[in-house]
Amino acid sequence: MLSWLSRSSTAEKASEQEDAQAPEPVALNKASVAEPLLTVRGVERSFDVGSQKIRVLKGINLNLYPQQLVMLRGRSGSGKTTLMNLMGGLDTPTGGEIHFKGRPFHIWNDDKRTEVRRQDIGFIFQAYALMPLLSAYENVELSMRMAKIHRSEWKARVTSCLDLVGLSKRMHHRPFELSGGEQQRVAIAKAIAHRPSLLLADEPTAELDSQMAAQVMQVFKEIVASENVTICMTTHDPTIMEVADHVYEMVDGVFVGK
Ligand SMILES: Nc1ncnc2c1ncn2[C@@H]1O[C@H](COP(=O)(O)OP(=O)(O)OP(=O)(O)O)[C@@H](O)[C@H]1O
Repeated sequence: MLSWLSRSSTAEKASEQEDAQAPEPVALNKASVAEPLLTVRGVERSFDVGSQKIRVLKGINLNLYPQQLVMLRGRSGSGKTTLMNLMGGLDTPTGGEIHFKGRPFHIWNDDKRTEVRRQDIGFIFQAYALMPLLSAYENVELSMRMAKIHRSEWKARVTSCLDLVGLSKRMHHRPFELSGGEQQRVAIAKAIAHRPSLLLADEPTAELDSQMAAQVMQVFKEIVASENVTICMTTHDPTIMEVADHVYEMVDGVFVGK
């Protein structure tokens, strides 16, 4: 168990009581009830390749609750990225339903999903997806511009996001002047700058050594609490999985285990 993290979010309690088949509200404690942020019901995704149909997702059920850190694990090719793309509205399922804050992503067109995505979802990838000629500050600022946030809010928010990821002293450095872990932390600042409710991270620590990966996970734990965000990430690293509120294991397009 990693001693630098403690598992204490309210969402953890939600996770313990979660019934993957039922999207109904889950009682956290006597005082509060959490609605799922995102529900995935019976989701399937197939691809036509030549004359063949490849069934990648074969009936996925999942709930994400506010302020949760959820992980997807599974062998290469099991369908994790395909599912993340669907949850983030980058793609639509061939069967089943996906609701993000009550919005039916599975039937909405690309324009409507893109609008929600820009406002309320952040993405982090294995390769940091930073603009190489822009400083850390300018990279984060760019995402606020994309989300159409008023210019008057940029400076304070960019500064506070870079502070949150521990990079206030490096904000004028360009990506090549930063370590891999620092670049990934800029990518996190960039992904949360527009205050999304959901952050989707595909193998965010895969390129990092264990110390840098630990720093990234520390930042994730902090922003789940302080930014009121839910993080869903994929990983192969069993050490990292120990800090998740919930781990879903995918085998060949279905979830197995508890
Ligand atoms: N657009 C596509 N057309 C055809 N097949 C696809 C497409 N996208 C994904 N696949 C197939 O779906 C399967 C699952 O891919 P996916 O990227 O979701 O797996 P993964 O679990 O994320 O793997 P990894 O851990 O290597 O990233 C793979 O066999 C892949 O080739």
